[in-house]
Amino acid sequence: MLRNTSNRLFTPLRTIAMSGVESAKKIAAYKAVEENLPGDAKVVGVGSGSTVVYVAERLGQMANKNQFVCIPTGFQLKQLILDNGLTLGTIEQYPTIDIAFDGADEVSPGKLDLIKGGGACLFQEKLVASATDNFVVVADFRKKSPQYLGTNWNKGVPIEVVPNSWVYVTRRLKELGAKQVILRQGGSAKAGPVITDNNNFLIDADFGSIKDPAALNTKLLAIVGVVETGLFVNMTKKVYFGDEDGTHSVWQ
Ligand SMILES: O=C[C@H](O)[C@H](O)[C@H](O)COP(=O)(O)O
Repeated sequence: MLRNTSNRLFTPLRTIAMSGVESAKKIAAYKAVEENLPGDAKVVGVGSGSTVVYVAERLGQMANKNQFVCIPTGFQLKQLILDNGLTLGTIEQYPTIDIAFDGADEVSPGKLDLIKGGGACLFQEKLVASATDNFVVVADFRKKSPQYLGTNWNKGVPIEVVPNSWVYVTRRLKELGAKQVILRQGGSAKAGPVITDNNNFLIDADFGSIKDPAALNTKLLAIVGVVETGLFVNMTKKVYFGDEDGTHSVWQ
């Protein structure tokens, strides 16, 4: 153990081995970029979360990195794009995207539907995913659903709402059958509710096991006050999973 100048104990970084989950995220992200980034890509979307950190890292190492602009889905990735020496663009400048990479909270087999928004970034993520025909997801092994969404991710479907609508939306969600509806709180990082990058609130609504995500998504979007939902239906082309043993697998 070493001491830094303030005399605190710390562990040298090199001695901290990457955990199984962390290395799974990295292998998924690296493989997804290496196997999918078109050589002639001009516009690349980059989502949010802890797994896409490695997407930005790998994009920053690619030989053609000066040939494309990156469109972020929020504040976090805007910074990471710059930190990795990549060129930043906006969705207003580039409404057609060649390929986008993003993370997920849960992925269902077959149709590759997703729950997203665990990090409160779902609206801009869905905007970017909608702007491409090449939406590639990167995730660690914990995100594989055995069948239905809502099995492994049991915190509820993240739903972005206009702030003064949250009580009304909560009532409507309960009428639609949500078992639990929570206005997401900032916890120790912020007193009061989480504020999204679009200055909205985030509600987590637990519908249990979701047998028809498309139908549920349609009902949620019909509620006045709902801006977007974390159900990504029929949008995903491929999912790269990093596995615990250091290998990766692809669903498509
Ligand atoms: O709001 C956050 C995003 O939807 C993330 O992509 C999702 O939560 C997955 O994040 P992570 O890669 O950290 O598990």
